[in-house]
Amino acid sequence: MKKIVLLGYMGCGKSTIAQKLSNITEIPFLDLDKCIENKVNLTINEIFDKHGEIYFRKLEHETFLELLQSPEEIIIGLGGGTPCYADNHELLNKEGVISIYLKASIDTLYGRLLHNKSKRPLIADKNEDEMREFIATHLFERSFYYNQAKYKVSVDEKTIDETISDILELLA
Ligand SMILES: Nc1ncnc2c1ncn2[C@@H]1O[C@H](COP(=O)(O)OP(=O)(O)O)[C@@H](O)[C@H]1O
Ligand SMILES: O=C(O)C1=C[C@@H](OP(=O)(O)O)[C@@H](O)[C@H](O)C1
Ligand SMILES: [Mg+2]
Repeated sequence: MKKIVLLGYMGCGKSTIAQKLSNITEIPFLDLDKCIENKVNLTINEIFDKHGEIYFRKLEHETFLELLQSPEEIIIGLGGGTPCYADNHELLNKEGVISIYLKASIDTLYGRLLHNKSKRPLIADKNEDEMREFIATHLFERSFYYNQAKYKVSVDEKTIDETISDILELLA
């Protein structure tokens, strides 16, 4: 069954857009981070603190595979790093997968993440100056993986509803 997969950098709106898209389409939504947290009964921060990022990436890959193998039609909101590890980017064009890269500029991401970083261990300890440089470098390094998505939707200067209507047009 169809899997609609939303991907992109931290702060581009995957979790928010996926939830609202689910409400509108009545297709169930699963946030990969939340599935991981429920599986090990730890927050993302706790996983990074107690077990480290390698352990998280292994869990992320296994859980992503499980969601893709489920028999139902679902919307999956990935974590920002999911496409970039364990060859997960190759799963973005599997049969039945509709992958959509929510593309945001550095300015858009910076504006959203500056006050929204405490639950994101990769940037939680970055100050304002470090954040912009980190996002710019990290986004550049990851763009190859994000660009493997079947579709790309720019989210800059758009409301949540405008982004949703762009996605609905793709799905029509
Ligand atoms: N189109 C939008 N316009 C303004 N703010 C947005 C938009 N989409 C998401 N946000 C906000 O950006 C932040 C990050 O959104 P989130 O869904 O957590 O992103 P991700 O899951 O990609 O990291 C949240 O505070 C959310 O409310
Ligand atoms: O970019 C990343 O490597 C990560 C993004 C996070 O998800 P969001 O993109 O929803 O913040 C979460 O998976 C973890 O903190 C790692
Ligand atoms: Mg998210």
